[in-house]
Amino acid sequence: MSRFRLTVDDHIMIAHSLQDPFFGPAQNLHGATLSIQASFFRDGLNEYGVVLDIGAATELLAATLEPLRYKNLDELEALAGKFTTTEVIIEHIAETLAAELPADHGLTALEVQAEEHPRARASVWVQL
Ligand SMILES: Nc1nc2c(c(=O)[nH]1)N=C([C@H](O)[C@H](O)COP(=O)(O)OP(=O)(O)OP(=O)(O)O)CN2
Repeated sequence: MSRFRLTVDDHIMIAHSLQDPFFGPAQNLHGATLSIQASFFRDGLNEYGVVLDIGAATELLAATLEPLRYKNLDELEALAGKFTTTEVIIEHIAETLAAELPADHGLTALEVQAEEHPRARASVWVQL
């Protein structure tokens, strides 16, 4: 059986500080624009010949990112007590996406990738 991936993109502008000497100058409050890709995986296609409707995937990602847009993540309850690294942010996004998928999604996994700058990106894989 063919294995398919559908990817949709979005981005968020956030502020945060990483308050530990481990992070050097990033202990100070700073801004970041994260380019986000969400990929959805399926073994075979559904009855409409798609992994997931592109519009539905785009809206799902946008809705998941909405609470993060233009926010100081230091003040966000959902991430309280965590270092809001790119890895922690994408884990939060991936878990939220997984929780918001329709019950009959038929997907096998999803992956969220974030590019923090042109030379650094991180991704997380969630088996569904
Ligand atoms: N694995 C990760 N490492 C770091 C993250 C991250 O999200 N994941 N984030 C940061 C900072 O938020 C910022 O993006 C970069 O800060 P900077 O001090 O420039 O970090 P560098 O490691 O690139 O440079 P050094 O100054 O040499 O530490 C930091 N790390």
